[in-house]
Amino acid sequence: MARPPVGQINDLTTLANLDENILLEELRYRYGKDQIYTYVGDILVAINPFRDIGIYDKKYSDLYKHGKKSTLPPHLFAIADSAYQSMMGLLPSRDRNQCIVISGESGAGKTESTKLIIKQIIELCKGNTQLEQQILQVNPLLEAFGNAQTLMNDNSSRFGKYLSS
Ligand SMILES: Nc1ncnc2c1ncn2[C@@H]1O[C@H](COP(=O)(O)OP(=O)(O)OP(=O)(O)O)[C@@H](O)[C@H]1O
Repeated sequence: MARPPVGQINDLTTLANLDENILLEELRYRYGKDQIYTYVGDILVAINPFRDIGIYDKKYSDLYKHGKKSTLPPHLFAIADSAYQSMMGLLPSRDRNQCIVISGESGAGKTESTKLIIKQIIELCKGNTQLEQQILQVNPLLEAFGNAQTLMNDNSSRFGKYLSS
């Protein structure tokens, strides 16, 4: 089967062949078009754009609500939505206990991704209660004491964070 044009596939596990070269070629091409997110099955691969590419505002937040993951381009908000839906028992095939693991080298964007996911989950909960806002507002304080500039990242987290609800 002929391989689809590079960069057109949102989930690389749907390719007939997937090796390291193909993976990198697809990711590089998509990154060049500001498509920083790509699925590899249930995993979302993210490449830090190091600039504002305008994909986290209210328009995107609304777009990725309520299970439209498969019809939309890969996005962090789709992961938040999928976890939230499973947690609420809206996806019966999935366990209600959910965990999002964010990993990557220093400067990859883990901290920013975490903040965006929390923000989106609060949106999904239609929360905006004081407690939820406080969770977000405490970040600058934690970062003021717990972050430092390193060779890899101007705002590197020097402490671990485990969030549970
Ligand atoms: N999605 C994004 N869009 C634009 N810029 C981003 C994004 N994610 C991260 N960045 C930029 O990259 C910088 C480093 O990201 P971040 O601090 O999240 O990395 P990290 O993986 O948490 O690093 P460390 O392990 O050192 O704490 C951020 O300060 C921000 O400038």
